[in-house]
Amino acid sequence: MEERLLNQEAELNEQSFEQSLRPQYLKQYIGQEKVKANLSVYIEAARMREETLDHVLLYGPPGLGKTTLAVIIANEMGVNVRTTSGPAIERPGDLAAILSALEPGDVLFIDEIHRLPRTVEEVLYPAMEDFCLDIVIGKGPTARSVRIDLPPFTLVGATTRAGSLSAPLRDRFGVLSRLEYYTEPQLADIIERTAVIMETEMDQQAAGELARRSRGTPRIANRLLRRVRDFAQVRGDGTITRDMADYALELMQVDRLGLDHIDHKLLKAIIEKFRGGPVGLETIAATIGEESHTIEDVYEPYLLQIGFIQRTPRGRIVTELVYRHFQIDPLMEK
Ligand SMILES: Nc1ncnc2c1ncn2[C@@H]1O[C@H](COP(=O)(O)OP(=O)(O)OP(=O)(O)O)[C@@H](O)[C@H]1O
Ligand SMILES: [Mg+2]
Repeated sequence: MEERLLNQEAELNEQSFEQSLRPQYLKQYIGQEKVKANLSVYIEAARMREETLDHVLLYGPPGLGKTTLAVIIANEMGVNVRTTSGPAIERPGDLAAILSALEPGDVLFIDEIHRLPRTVEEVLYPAMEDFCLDIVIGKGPTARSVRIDLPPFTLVGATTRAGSLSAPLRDRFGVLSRLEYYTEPQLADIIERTAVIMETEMDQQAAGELARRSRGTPRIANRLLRRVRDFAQVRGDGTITRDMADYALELMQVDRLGLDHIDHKLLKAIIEKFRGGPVGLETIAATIGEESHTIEDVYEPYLLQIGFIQRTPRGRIVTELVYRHFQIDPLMEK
């Protein structure tokens, strides 16, 4: 899918588009009912006690609304949010500067928190626990450690890989929320909401079709909608009908389950080159020319979710469902 060949300009465009679609409050945030119900209680309780909210860890596959939720948490608490990411904080001093600039009660959002350098992570522990920083000043025998008090704050961390988080860091979050893939009706609601914001006419059936092919992911749903809208404008009268959606999705090589050409390449490689597996992640990555961590974080979670691949101790295998999806006879291939 062309999403994966985006150039930088397109990516910036996409970011501002996403920004404009982000719901601002919990009641506009569709789905994730359990997460929302719990968070709203914790937020209300913290507000009643006039305390800061406990630290929150949001985890789950890309595009399910972690960044959106982090901003919503700040809005619901009525505080500012300061956004950064794990790889952007290179040295302990960078984190110290960010933390000491916070106002009392602020939300600090650290995206990709599993990618924080270890040395930075260690500065974060006392900051999360006791709202203080221990800083070493000077070097060698004259070095001394000073303690700096910080304003109380709420850390919201987001990660696509909860498993890569160190135990001491994970244990310092009071709230752990796992985001799930969205159901088709929820995605259809999100698509309809986006169409209203974009002032685009759309049939209900078209929304359903887009929802079915969005891999449970709001980001993909919104992206497909935007592309289909282009087709409707240029090849039709601007209205997104079911036929127009089908036509555009076909041209975009998004199949009826929402799988795109990279998903196809990955699944077919396992079938054709490795007799359906088991095959190791690194080998698959080398075969199809993708990074192994991209496969693991972006492509694989949904394929696991729909039961197309399984992880075994000896590597990945494709299931019967894949042969059926591609109408391949498993006996012929093996
Ligand atoms: N529950 C929701 N209701 C409505 N729109 C949503 C919802 N969740 C996400 N979106 C939309 O999907 C897009 C992607 O969401 P977001 O950027 O928050 O995902 P993310 O989990 O932070 O992804 P990543 O892991 O890649 O950082 C946003 O434009 C947002 O508007
Ligand atoms: Mg994000």
